[in-house]
Amino acid sequence: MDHPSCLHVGQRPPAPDFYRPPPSPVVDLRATATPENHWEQQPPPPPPYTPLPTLPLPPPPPPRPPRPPPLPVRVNVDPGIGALRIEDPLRPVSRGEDRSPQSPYFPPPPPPPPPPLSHRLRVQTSLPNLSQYGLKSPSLSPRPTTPTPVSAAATFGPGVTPGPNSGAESKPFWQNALSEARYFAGGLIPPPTESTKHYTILRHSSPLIFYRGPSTSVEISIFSAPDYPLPPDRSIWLQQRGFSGDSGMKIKAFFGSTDDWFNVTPSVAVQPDEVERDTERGWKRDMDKAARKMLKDKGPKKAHIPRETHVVRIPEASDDGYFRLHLCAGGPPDGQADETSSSSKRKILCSSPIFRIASTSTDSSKFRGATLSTLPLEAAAFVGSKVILSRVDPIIAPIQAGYDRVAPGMVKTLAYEIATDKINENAALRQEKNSYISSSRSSSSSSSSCHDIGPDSGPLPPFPLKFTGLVNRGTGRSTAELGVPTANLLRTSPESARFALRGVYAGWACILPPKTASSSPDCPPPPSPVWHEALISAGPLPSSRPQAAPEPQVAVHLLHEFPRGFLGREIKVIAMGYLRPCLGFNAQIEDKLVAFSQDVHMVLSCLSGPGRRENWGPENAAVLLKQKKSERGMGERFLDVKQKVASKVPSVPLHKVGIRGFDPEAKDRMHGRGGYWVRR
Ligand SMILES: Cc1cc2nc3c(=O)[nH]c(=O)nc-3n(C[C@H](O)[C@H](O)[C@H](O)COP(=O)(O)O)c2cc1C
Ligand SMILES: Nc1ncnc2c1ncn2[C@@H]1O[C@H](COP(=O)(O)OP(=O)(O)O)[C@@H](O)[C@H]1O
Repeated sequence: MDHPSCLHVGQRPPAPDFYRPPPSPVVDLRATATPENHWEQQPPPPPPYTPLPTLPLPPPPPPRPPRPPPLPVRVNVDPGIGALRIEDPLRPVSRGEDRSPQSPYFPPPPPPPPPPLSHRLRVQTSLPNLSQYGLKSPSLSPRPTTPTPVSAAATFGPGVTPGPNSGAESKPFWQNALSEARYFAGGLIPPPTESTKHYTILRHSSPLIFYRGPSTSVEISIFSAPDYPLPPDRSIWLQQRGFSGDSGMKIKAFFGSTDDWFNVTPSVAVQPDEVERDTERGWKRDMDKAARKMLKDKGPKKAHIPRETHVVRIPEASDDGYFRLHLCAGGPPDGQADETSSSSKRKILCSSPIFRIASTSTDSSKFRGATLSTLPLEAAAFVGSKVILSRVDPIIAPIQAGYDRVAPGMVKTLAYEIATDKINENAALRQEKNSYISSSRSSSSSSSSCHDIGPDSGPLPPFPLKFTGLVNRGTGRSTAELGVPTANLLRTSPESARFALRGVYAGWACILPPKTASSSPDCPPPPSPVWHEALISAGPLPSSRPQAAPEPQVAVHLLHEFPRGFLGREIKVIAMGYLRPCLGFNAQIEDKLVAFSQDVHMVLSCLSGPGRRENWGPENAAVLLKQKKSERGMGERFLDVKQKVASKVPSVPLHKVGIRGFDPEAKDRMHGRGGYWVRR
């Protein structure tokens, strides 16, 4: 179909370098580069390899650094209340404490024990700049889990190892902003253990858990007194605080429930050695620390010993908000219709520390269950979502409106200022990075980030670039690590495409019908291929060793949920604009996830968003390609995707970027309770 004579990539002089992003001294995405990072055009001087967050245990702590100033937080509230500050929040007993030698963020918990949450606020008059307190960026702690498809949620909080590249100055803005959000959240949280006389629940996850679709989960370990092993009928129930309204109805409908508690007890038991090693190690360390802390405490909990660890899946229908888990005994057996309605028969043995689920699609429910003491958590959630959503104007507007409605001038003031400063800074960086595009575009620059890849009037030369390729089997790493399957093209037509492109691009892709299907005269013509928004990464095979002439490959992620794979099929790809250079092969998984989230937002808003679809859609790309007279028969292969795009919106895997999709109940039915547990 594509003859070399209609090469769009190879045809256009100047040769390949033209397509490549110019080396940019300002693009900080390279902060995580490693010596193996040969994706980039000009690899930075190799920084030391970033070890996995939980490996190895840190050396014995040197004398603790002086305590940093407390985190002041200005939150504009009702005039009657005034501005508030969270004073010296209690740090959790978690992985974070191990890092105190490396990080001043986790000072020893202040004796004596903290006052109740409601007393931790006092008046503060100035707006903090978190960076001024030397807050660096603790790396996000990826905790992938192997035994079940339900992996740990992307959590943001303390208890993570700052990598060698985690200095605030060397991180791109959004990493700093998210880190600050995490720190913010971590600073507020109550202790991650809650105890009763005979039981203790330790929460491993951060208090702020970003929604990640069906994999959203929280990790806890249960301890109990030696004479009180967990009863065989123990069960774990989820309770949402301030739970009401629509989402309340939805979740109740799903669980057939009449009360506000939902059985989320994981049914799958796994052995400790089945759990991903680093995850298990992190849990162990948390448990050891919790046990040590309990030993120091007075009262019966000093004798509590670990019994079980649970990875509890949070049902999609539960929406955003504040949650806690309850360990219960008794009640009707699992699966019985009245199980949720007879809470009176259940005995609560212990409740978990509270946690917050936050998605990037927010509304007033976000504040449901929030108390004054948890407002900084709201601010953190807001920063997180704001940072991620900053690229999606159509989405951000209603969110902003939602905030204005429910929290006029409250959390917003603080979070917005932090977020927008950083975002503006990023816009500048991105603009500079893409100078090859900005230089050729009209002088009327807009603040819209979509203009970073090109103006509303359509892609700028050399885009669009079209190529096809056969889908080969990949390493599976992309799916395993990020949950992002990619169609790997070891060969492309024109061949020059995979050599010319370098970095991550926004574009369109479609799966072509099998050749055999169209060759038979008896068969009806195959349906026209459907274009999907796509992210295209191109560069040397990341797993190959650095070499003088590395073999490049193209990997394409189509923004569509396919019922089955399409290995061996031919796909057609149109690159519409350059997004970013590739992160280093060994970049932190969370960094890759955040970058990927931004890519998804960019491609959705810049190619299909309001005011863009017409000129950035595949139809116009076809026209442009035709105009270049470098395309034969392309036009007839294009179908009117307008309707399809509109109707496929729900199938875009938005949960990957923390946006709640449609029909959560159906997803819950599909995934069931999920989760798993480990006996100790
Ligand atoms: C949208 C997108 C972004 C990517 N970004 C990076 C990146 O920043 N750094 C990198 O080393 N690889 C990146 N890749 C390539 C993947 O990490 C991976 O090498 C490729 O998808 C092949 O997957 P496989 O090894 O699982 O077969 C990206 C791929 C896609 C589709
Ligand atoms: N949205 C999608 N985008 C790209 N490939 C997909 C998508 N959905 C399913 N696939 C299939 O998944 C395959 C890649 O899966 P896998 O081998 O696990 O990925 P990877 O090697 O990229 O980690 C692709 O070859 C394709 O057949």
